[in-house]
Amino acid sequence: MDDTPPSTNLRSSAKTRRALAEERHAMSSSSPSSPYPPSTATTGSLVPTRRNSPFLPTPLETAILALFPALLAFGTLFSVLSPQVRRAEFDPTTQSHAQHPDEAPGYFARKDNLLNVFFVKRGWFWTTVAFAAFVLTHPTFRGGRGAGGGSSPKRFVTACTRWALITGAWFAATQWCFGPPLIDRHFMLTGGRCEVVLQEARELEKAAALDTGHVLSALACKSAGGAWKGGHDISGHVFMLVLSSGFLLSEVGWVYWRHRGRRDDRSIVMHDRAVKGAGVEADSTTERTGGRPEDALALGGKAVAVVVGLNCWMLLMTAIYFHTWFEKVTGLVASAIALYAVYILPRFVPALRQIVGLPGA
Ligand SMILES: CCCCCCCC/C=C\CCCCCCCC(=O)SCCNC(=O)CCNC(=O)[C@H](O)C(C)(C)COP(=O)(O)O
Ligand SMILES: Nc1ncnc2c1ncn2[C@@H]1O[C@H](COP(=O)(O)O)[C@@H](OP(=O)(O)O)[C@H]1O
Repeated sequence: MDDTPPSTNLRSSAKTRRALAEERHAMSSSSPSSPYPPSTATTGSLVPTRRNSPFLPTPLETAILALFPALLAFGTLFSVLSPQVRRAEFDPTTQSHAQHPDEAPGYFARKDNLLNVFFVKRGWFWTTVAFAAFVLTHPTFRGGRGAGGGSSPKRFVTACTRWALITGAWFAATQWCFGPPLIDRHFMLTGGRCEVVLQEARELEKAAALDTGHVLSALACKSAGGAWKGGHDISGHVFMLVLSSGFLLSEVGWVYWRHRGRRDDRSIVMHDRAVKGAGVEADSTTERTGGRPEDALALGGKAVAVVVGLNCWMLLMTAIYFHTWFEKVTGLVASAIALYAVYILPRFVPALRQIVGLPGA
């Protein structure tokens, strides 16, 4: 919501008409299941408005985030229906089809495809590069005051804080979490182990010493020539690709949206439990530049678009050629939990919001 009274915010009748149109839009697009009654408290308008729930993504966010389950569902369905994919044998231990160029059902079914090797396997590096390009080139973060008037240093610091939190989630889930990463711990908790190493150890009569408990990560197991099998193997690719895209879209999306002067319909819970529009906490001179879309995205926003596009393509390839459908769903759920904690939780926990902020606000 635009939280500034129309009399102080809108100077021309054209702008007044636009504000009224936005109010009408707020009425029609708000969630009917919103737990909060219609409110006029923060708009200064006599037109009653309903807010979106602060506990859930806004309708626009939901529509954009629905792209990820849609890609996974489409890819999984495609793999079931495509005769070429069905013909190729699938090895559940390696989570992949035959890898030889003559046998693989497609170039992207091979783990050594260039995008996998240079883009996904270095995925967090590219995510960080795109994010850095965005915060360094977009006017919202530049100088003492952003182009829209917001406090640039604070926006920069909170954006970097959110990057650190999301990076921590990626790191803990896929790289290291005081020992094996969370995905590998979950694999072992669900009965997974490093089988070949165990077998070799038995042969060497060292089974007792080399218990499976000593080979605790997928990486250690594979580099020891073992087979990481038996448990539920949450897809690391799905987790990272969705986490990276959700992070970049949330960061760029709201900045772009507000920079173009569009209505911010996020709701937040205040310290006194009142529910208001996210605009109440934005700097008084909020963005209403109405500039060209290219300017609202800046160079870094275009870099982000490239990374998100490649992420989506590789997510589709993972959906078609790798893992079981359930392992892809758990990868998606794990990334959704991290995104919820960083982007939705602060909307209804004011103390957390003071630290991590809201993108674009
Ligand atoms: C409770 C939290 C405890 C842990 C807290 C740790 C906090 C540490 C925070 C940050 C760590 C610093 C990391 C900075 C990174 C910034 C620059 C980079 O990104 S360099 C790293 C480049 N590496 C990658 O991008 C690797 C990406 N690939 C993967 O993650 C995996 O290959 C995969 C998940 C995509 C697939 O897994 P695989 O097992 O199938 O290969
Ligand atoms: N889109 C994709 N392109 C190529 N390989 C992919 C892929 N998605 C998953 N894989 C591969 O499938 C295996 C399981 O992936 P994950 O658990 O990360 O989802 C990994 O194999 P490796 O670990 O042998 O590299 C990974 O590289």
